[in-house]
Amino acid sequence: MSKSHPQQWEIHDEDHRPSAESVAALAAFPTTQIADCGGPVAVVGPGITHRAGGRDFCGPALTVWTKPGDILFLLKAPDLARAGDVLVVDGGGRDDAAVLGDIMSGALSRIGVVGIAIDGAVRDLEGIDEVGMPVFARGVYPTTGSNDGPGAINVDVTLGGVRVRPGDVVRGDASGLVVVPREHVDRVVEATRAVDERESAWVAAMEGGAGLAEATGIDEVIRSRRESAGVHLP
Ligand SMILES: O=C([O-])CC(=O)C(=O)O
Ligand SMILES: [Mg+2]
Repeated sequence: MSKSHPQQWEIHDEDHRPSAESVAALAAFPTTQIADCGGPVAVVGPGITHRAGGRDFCGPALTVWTKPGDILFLLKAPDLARAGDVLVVDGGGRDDAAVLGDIMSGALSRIGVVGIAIDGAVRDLEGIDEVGMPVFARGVYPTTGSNDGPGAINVDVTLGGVRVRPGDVVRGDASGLVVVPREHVDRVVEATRAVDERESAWVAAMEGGAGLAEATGIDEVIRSRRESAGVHLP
């Protein structure tokens, strides 16, 4: 969360989005497997949780920084949005002034935005449920703060302690949010496929009658960890 920003008042429209094929390939995996892949993936901090609409989305970030509690640049954001985008709002973590509600969610939904993640507060949850827009936020609060600026669009922002650049891919589901750097999406897809194959093999082994320890080979892991437990220097 950022309370101020070095690029305040700036609005950018360069297209940093990865290909739709890469985004769709990432969308096939849950956040948990992406987070486990061992590749360049950031996991959004636990304070930002699901608030309204569906939970499942994946898309390149349209980023907004706003002075905490201010909605001026949120009202401009739909002009920069494209179908498939995820709106990421750095509202400085302020939780006693909403920066988005059902009207903005409806405007973004009509453009084809697939999800919203806010380091700040949201309101109009019933209306957002009707719109069907997935929204994750740090808080819920019934009144807005100000409509004065400053703000910025498509600059680097912070979401739950994680840096998000325009075009970085945000995946959300019932377990939370992960962010994949725009230049590493294909690499992360490959690494996540390996996680999925490993987990599928465990489940297949258990369906064939093996117990969890046998399916995961955990006895061998315990044996080798026990052997090295007393060794503190190489
Ligand atoms: O938070 C705000 O002021 C915006 C709002 O209510 C809406 O979009 O419906
Ligand atoms: Mg409203």
